[in-house]
Amino acid sequence: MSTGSTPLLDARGVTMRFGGLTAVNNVDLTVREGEIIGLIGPNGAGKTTFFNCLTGLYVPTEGTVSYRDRVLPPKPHLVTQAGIARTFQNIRLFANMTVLENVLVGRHTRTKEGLLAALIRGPGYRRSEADNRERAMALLEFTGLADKADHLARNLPYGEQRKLEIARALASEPGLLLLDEPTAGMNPQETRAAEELVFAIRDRGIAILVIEHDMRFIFNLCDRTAVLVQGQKIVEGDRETVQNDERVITAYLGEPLEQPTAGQPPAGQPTAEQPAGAQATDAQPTDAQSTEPSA
Ligand SMILES: Nc1ncnc2c1ncn2[C@@H]1O[C@H](COP(=O)(O)OP(=O)(O)OP(=O)(O)O)[C@@H](O)[C@H]1O
Repeated sequence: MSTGSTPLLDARGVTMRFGGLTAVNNVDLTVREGEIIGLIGPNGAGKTTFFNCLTGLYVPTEGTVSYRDRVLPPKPHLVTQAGIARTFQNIRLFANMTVLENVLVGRHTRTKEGLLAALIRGPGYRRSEADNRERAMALLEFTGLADKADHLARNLPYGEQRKLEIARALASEPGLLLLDEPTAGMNPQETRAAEELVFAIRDRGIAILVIEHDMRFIFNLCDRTAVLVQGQKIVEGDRETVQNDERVITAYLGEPLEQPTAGQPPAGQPTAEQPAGAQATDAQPTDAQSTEPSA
């Protein structure tokens, strides 16, 4: 699919300081319609902090984030409403709700009916509820989870919990989806399936910005990849540009960027046996909550 030239996301000079620590330093990044963009860097490079700045969880110390030419207010629900959805490095699902209910929660930014309508349950409300269920079921079909619609989220295997997070993010009808380590803890087969899913999402006209440690995943998928090191973007470009850049090689201490076994996280990353955030939690999942560091 050809990539468009219209900028969707435009981050300019984004800087985030925590006391004396500059976690993100003057980062520019543009994502255009139809693009899949990778964001890589060693542990602690500032990738998740940058995502948190883009999605309003953090108010950047400096810089602006625009979506479709409008500067976004740093409020998560307004960012979601504008058209940016995200998943988290550590899975955040409603563990004791069903798979379908989790996706329905993701639709709330696109639902107009308020509390009163819900209490009265008039025909308008019932129509809207039926429409929401239909859309949620369509997303479960799309992500391959339809036959688990009535299962509790907590009972899904790990790879399917990650898919459910994506389905829930898609429920807000985003134009841009941010994925934070979507394959962490997945086995190679699940990782390949995740690649297919990302392509399928892009084919629906949704641009993607993805943080990932699995370089094969990144280079298979991404039109461009930006590399963060100690909060700074040191290079951005296609596979060849990134792989041949001396600064990137140095940042990774000479480790090959291509990993020997597809889907295997590098040392220090969660494994399939001990995935980080493998359990769905009762934590509020998306924009209403947490400003906690996710590293
Ligand atoms: N809320 C916070 N308060 C203080 N320091 C923070 C906070 N959030 C992140 N940091 C620090 O900012 C730096 C960047 O962390 P961040 O989690 O963004 O890195 P990352 O590239 O996503 O790492 P990883 O690949 O390990 O997830 C780290 O030094 C981290 O300790």
